[in-house]
Amino acid sequence: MVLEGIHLSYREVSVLNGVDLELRPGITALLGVNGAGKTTLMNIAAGSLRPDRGLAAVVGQAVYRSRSRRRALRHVAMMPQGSSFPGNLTAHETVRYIAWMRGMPPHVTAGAATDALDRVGLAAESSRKIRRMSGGMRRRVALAQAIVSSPSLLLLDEPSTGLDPEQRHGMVALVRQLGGTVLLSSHVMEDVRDLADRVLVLHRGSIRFDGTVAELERYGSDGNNRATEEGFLAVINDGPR
Ligand SMILES: Nc1ncnc2c1ncn2[C@@H]1O[C@H](COP(=O)(O)OP(=O)(O)OP(=O)(O)O)[C@@H](O)[C@H]1O
Repeated sequence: MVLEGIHLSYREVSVLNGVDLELRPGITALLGVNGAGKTTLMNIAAGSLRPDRGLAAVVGQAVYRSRSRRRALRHVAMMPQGSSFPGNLTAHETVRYIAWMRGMPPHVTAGAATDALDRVGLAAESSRKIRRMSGGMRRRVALAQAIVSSPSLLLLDEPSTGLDPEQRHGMVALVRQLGGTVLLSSHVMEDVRDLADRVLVLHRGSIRFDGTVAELERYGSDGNNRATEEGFLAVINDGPR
């Protein structure tokens, strides 16, 4: 995916102010303080929020041009921060419905939903109703609905939020196995260290850092390695305000 010159304001408040970014295969972590605009950027990449200016394109298809939008959206899926699925549907019905919504042919949706639930470790729970599932299980259903259409770009918005340490560990293991191009936002530095091939820091409307975890840990420290969090803080306290 390519994002070029992305600008977005909510009313008069500017949130993204010229984001340029190319996402490549592997796991890219998106960091930023609360309110930095991570979810906003992900929604733009996912096709659900049109930027005021700029280009978002996946596999060469512009997401916000009517001619290419449908083709582009076939390649992108998002696991949102808080997914509220209808409680009366089973996990399988939920994932199957979303597969159909994404334009998958009806005869393949059932099998695709079964596979996706299997990949997230919910094969045995696929006929359980959502309202009878724990928070951790619901997060896995949210991941299953994102991967069901085999997107080339997967957007994961704080996938481990609200999970206990064991469930977080399970989520990290799942994300590691996904393959393709993954953009993951997180406040959990352990997730970033465990998963990210590349780290981006979004601050005051643009990307202020683009490098590896090791490079972030060395940022502004004369070559000494520090905690990931310290590198992150050095980036956001650096440069033009
Ligand atoms: N629909 C909206 N209308 C007005 N302002 C909004 C809207 N959505 C988000 N904002 C504001 O835009 C800014 C960026 O929000 P966003 O949710 O993208 O940040 P974030 O980096 O994902 O934050 P967090 O880490 O807390 O999830 C925030 O100041 C937020 O209050």
